[in-house]
Amino acid sequence: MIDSFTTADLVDEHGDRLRVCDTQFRQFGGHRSFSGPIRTVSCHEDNGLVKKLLATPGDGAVLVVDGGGSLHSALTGDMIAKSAVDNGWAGIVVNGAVRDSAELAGLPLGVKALGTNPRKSSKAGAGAVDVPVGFGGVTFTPGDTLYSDDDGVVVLPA
Ligand SMILES: O=C([O-])CC(=O)C(=O)O
Repeated sequence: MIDSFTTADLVDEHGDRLRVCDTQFRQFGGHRSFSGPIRTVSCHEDNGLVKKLLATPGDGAVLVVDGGGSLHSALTGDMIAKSAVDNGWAGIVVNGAVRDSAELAGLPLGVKALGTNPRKSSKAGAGAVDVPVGFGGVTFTPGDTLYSDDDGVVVLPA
């Protein structure tokens, strides 16, 4: 799906009601513009929960993964991202690293992350699903709507 919004127009339209994330993400996915209701995973160098959740129906949601900003290991790669596409997720925003960036660029999915690391994460499944997570001055609460494009990431409260 190609979305017709721009985050700049949303800021102008909604003013202070819209939360604007200060984190400077890089674009990795084939969809540079994406939006959807927020789901979340909070984890640290362990992507067991990310892999499990993205293998379930996404119904157009955006998964916000708060990896605490760690760039030590990748929380998503091409296999997990393909699973997200197959299950109808709109995108992934990772406060952390991804890998397989060349493949991610060809997938019909939004993928934003801080950077890359070819090292894989552990898969113990430690962390939490659908809890509020925060970075870049924004709290990402499940059920709020996230919009992302080349200018940034913004959240409209439910
Ligand atoms: O399995 C992982 O940890 C990440 C990965 O490489 C993939 O999704 O292909």
